Amino acid sequence: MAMYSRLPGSVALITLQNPPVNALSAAVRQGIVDTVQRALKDPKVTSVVICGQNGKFCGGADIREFAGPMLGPPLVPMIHAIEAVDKPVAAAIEGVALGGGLELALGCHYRIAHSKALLGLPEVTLGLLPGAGGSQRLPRLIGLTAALDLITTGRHISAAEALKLGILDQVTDNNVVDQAVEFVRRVAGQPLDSRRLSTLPCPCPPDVDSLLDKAMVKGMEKERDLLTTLFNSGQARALQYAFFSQRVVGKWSLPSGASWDNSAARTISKAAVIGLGTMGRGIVVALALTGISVVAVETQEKQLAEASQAVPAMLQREAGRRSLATPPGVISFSSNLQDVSEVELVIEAVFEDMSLKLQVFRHLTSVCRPGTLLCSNTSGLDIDQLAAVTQSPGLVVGMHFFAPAHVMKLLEVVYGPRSSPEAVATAMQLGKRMGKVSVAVGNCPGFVGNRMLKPYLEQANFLLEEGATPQQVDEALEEFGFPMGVFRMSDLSGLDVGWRIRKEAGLTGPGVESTRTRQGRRYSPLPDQVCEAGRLGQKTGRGWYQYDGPGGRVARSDPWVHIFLEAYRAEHGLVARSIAPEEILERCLYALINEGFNILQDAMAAGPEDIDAIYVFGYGWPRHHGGPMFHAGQVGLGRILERLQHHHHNHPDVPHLKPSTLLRRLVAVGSPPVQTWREFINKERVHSQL
Ligand SMILES: CCCCCCC[C@H](O)CC(=O)SCCNC(=O)CCNC(=O)[C@H](O)C(C)(C)COP(=O)([O-])OP(=O)([O-])OC[C@H]1O[C@@H](n2cnc3c(N)ncnc32)[C@H](O)[C@@H]1OP(=O)([O-])[O-]
Ligand SMILES: NC(=O)c1ccc[n+]([C@@H]2O[C@H](COP(=O)([O-])OP(=O)(O)OC[C@H]3O[C@@H](n4cnc5c(N)ncnc54)[C@H](O)[C@@H]3O)[C@@H](O)[C@H]2O)c1
Repeated sequence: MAMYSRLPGSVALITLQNPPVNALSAAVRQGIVDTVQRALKDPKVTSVVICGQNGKFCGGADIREFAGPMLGPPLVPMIHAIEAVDKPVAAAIEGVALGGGLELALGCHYRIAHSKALLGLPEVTLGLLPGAGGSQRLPRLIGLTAALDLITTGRHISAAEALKLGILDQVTDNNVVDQAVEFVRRVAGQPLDSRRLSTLPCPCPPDVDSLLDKAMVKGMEKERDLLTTLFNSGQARALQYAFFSQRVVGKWSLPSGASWDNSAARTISKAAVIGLGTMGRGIVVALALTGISVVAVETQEKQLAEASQAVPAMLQREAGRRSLATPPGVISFSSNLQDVSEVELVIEAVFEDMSLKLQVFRHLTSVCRPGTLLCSNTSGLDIDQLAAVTQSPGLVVGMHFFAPAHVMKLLEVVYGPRSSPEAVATAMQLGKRMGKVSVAVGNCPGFVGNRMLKPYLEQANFLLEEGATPQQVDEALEEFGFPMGVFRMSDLSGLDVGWRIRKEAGLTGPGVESTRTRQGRRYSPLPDQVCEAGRLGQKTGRGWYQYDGPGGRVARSDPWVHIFLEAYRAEHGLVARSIAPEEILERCLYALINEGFNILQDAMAAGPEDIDAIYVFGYGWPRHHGGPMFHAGQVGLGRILERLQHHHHNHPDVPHLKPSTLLRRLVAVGSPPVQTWREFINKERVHSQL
């Protein structure tokens, strides 16, 4: 909607009304068309101001409408009509003018903004382009170079930068609507031709020849054609889905009925971190950057000394990079667990060893004040077992960060059967304060992210046994869009991490079963043998690849690996075959997706958006493929089911390839869109179909 009012005197004020960001929905566009007409017809009106209610000018086109047919007046002629009005029209910009919001402002003759406003054309981040004249009016206003920068990066700029670039006519610290009204009163009656951006020539650098001028003449048509192509592309759909899934996960709910809107969070101002290794250090920095005071505890003298040098330097670097609004919290270092007695929340980040963690939790529950939240950064151990040794099991949750913890956006908040809604709400809110995408997940081995990673890694190893090389597997995955293939990634993280977990699980070394079978299932000892050869990845300069030396970053193919693989296959009577990239992708990705369906079935994630946000923000899943579950929908659930059946038939000793019941049920009801799965799963559960 848009509200019309005539201010005392001769100015018409049009206020966009569509909370929370006044997106240009069909109703808003209709409102603008009607009110602009009214202002045009009213002889008493000499000038017009357009603003947005609740301190936000406009967040752009209504992204929710992109999924269906476009109804209501189209945006492009609406903005053209505003530009053509023969009374001065000014945009009064508060909060945001993004995408279509900025395009609307560019159709106005003048733009006045509050000093705190943000402007930009972020369409590229949604797989689109500024298709309501933005790609045409902006270069005509500020020149090609500056416009291309804003359009291709999609970055948001401050009002000060926009003023400098020439996008704005005035910036104010006062009431922006009052300023805009005063402005249009002043300019009423002045000629408007030079203010109609679409009619102006583009200021081009001298080296741009006449070709470009011709291209600019055809620009409006070209923009429309390109946008139509983009609109119908899978990538745009995926990026728009990713935008919403990031927001959906904030509205968490637990099977108990507790949810974001009925559970109160505590505000934390003093926290502690136990264990200052790779993760602990990053977590201390992430907390301090939020203004929280941190007690950082480490028992190893050498580690403590190193951390007390490294952490302040990391904090300073990161604070400088982010130009912080809040000053960082104070960090105190200690080797004594007793020093955490006054904090409100503790995050444990000691080695991934259950007996050690139990010991730490027993100690914490005796040292901390009653009511202190006790959290663990475990990558997949049982949160409930940790809760069981404390005095208040309800106050125990997992806070699973990703390395490096002060940089990576993902946080899995793991609730056990006894975790209280307050504990979950507090951890989720704390994650948000740290700028993380926090996702609430259930307590099962590996939680959501690492549980799905297991079948993915397993398939990659099996492919090596069957004839692929690490490069072939990585190239297929990188071609799909992962920043790094699975073997390059494993070398970076350190191969000993998984090795230690497999050793603890009793999977490595000689057993009663054959080397390639464990617990009745196919098992690949390849990664164990690589570790036994002293090859732990980048840190030792050798792993699945070779590097220039320990800590080297550039992966090169290693003849040792090829000889090793050949010898391994010969020893086990395996005949290498040529494996196509399609099979690599199907085996790795569909096994991972299948586990995602099992997770939804087990209610360990509330919906597909939760899984997809975890993979996009924590595991490098390409954003333009939306996430594993969204991707499954795009490939077609029937096709995923058929390929899993095919691979399971060929590998009956690999249970992860057996299609999940939920996948079968979804295919049986006609493969509904991903946005409806949550509801479907709940219904199936009520009727005990899952
Ligand atoms: C031929 C056809 C012609 C077509 C022409 C194309 C025109 C144009 O070029 C295309 C566009 O404008 S593309 C668009 C270009 N614009 C953009 O890309 C801007 C995208 N938006 C943002 O970057 C951020 O939301 C803001 C910075 C605006 C606010 O940040 P914040 O204060 O942290 O708040 P928050 O938590 O982020 O959001 C709060 C709520 O608002 C919701 N919502 C927000 N924008 C929406 C939208 N446009 N729509 C719908 N909803 C939108 C959001 O989902 C959430 O809803 P919930 O139900 O409460 O969960
Ligand atoms: N490294 C990763 O990528 C990653 C990612 C997510 C989660 N995690 C999890 O985070 C935890 C820590 O992993 P990490 O990689 O930082 O390990 P790390 O080996 O780098 O650090 C562990 C630190 O804990 C210290 N420590 C051991 N016992 C202690 C005690 N009783 N009190 C205080 N300090 C003690 C050790 O001295 C060491 O400095 C593990 O549970 C791990 O599974 C790791």
